[in-house]
Amino acid sequence: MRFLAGARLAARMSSAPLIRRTQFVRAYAAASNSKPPKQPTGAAPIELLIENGILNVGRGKFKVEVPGRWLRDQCACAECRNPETAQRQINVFKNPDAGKIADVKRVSSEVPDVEVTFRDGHRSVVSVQQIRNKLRMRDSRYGIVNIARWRAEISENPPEVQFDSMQRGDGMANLLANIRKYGFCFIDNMPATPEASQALLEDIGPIRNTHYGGFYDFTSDLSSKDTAYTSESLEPHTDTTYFTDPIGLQALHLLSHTDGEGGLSSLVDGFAASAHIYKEDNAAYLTLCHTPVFAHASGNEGVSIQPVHGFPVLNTSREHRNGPFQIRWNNADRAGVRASLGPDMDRWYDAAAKFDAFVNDPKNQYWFQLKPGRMLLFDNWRVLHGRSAFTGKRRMCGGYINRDDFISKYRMTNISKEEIEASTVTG
Ligand SMILES: C[N+](C)(C)CCCC[C@H](N)C(=O)O
Ligand SMILES: O=C(O)CCC(=O)C(=O)O
Repeated sequence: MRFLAGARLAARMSSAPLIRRTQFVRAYAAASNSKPPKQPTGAAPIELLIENGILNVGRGKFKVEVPGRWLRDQCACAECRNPETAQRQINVFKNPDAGKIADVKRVSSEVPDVEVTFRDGHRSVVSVQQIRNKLRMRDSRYGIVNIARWRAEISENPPEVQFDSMQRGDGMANLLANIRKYGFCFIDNMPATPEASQALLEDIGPIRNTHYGGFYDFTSDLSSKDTAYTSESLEPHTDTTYFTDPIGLQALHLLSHTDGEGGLSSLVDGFAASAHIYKEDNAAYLTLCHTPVFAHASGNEGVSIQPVHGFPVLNTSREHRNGPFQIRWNNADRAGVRASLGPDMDRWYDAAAKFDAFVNDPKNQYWFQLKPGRMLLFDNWRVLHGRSAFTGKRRMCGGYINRDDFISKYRMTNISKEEIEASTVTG
């Protein structure tokens, strides 16, 4: 999305008179950055108006005709939407009359809802709420909450839930709400066993299979050709940047560490890094937002994984207004930067150096010692993790869960059924 915006904007700019770079950066940022103008506060209430058989919404310069095909697509009756699977059963493209309005009338003088008759004879009741939902589905669809960005001070009060609450109603909801808000959460006082860890993860969603296998229980034996399977230190990074769809949640549960020391864990809030750069150097922010970067996993025999195309360090979209929805940062796995040699490449390295400086600054790192019985779960699309070197035998287990499975479980445990159903139809 950001590339299209960039290309579209560049095309528009190409016919425009020469403008100063700062104007371009501001214009580009305004056109595509993560802070489009906010909706006018106290906007006029939404009204459905019927004029000459046409359904309009809004008044004056805000008045627009509601498209028939969009309206029919919203119909959630048993004929238009399979009540068992919630899947659409009509096709307004194959059956044009299904998407053409033949008549519109008020349901009654008491309610603002209208009844629409389509050319194929189908009748739907359209509520103002449905139109209102269109304007606000973004948040519940993506499970957007007020993100709490943090730095090293999070160590004073890290988010955690008690394992025994997971067996009660609100435990899972609190766990996932914490991860949505902070990007990570501990589950404390749990059995220090792979079985209990795997069962908890499977309560959230299916464990993702990768070239490392599914549920993982590993130590420093290079059983998989990745530095995680050594006792070396690991700088803050996100995992699986080489996948088109990086893993969403990652779990780390230390089962034992004997005859040695070290192996401390670190976390960094990638959203805090992004906000810092956005504020300090908008040009660097934009460079990190629209320079494609490749990554690879090539250690294991017979495996060389790279994503469908390069993805930037900061992945943004106009739907996510408070900054990137995904951070990709792994200095060890980076495969190539899609910038032309010369000033553009230098510009990327200058911008990446700012990101690297932030994530490696102790003021921004939360360091702690994982312990048996206290599992860490974090959002790999936001939070970077690392490790100090260690000696001795250290056994770690955990698993990966897809992003969409994580958000699905978050929504199912934190958002109302009505809200979820509405977001499957409109928006
Ligand atoms: C599977 N397990 C979590 C044990 C190790 C995965 C290694 C991940 C790799 N360093 C990356 O950054 O993608
Ligand atoms: O061993 C650790 O503490 C973390 C290893 C790691 O970064 C990973 O498994 O992705």
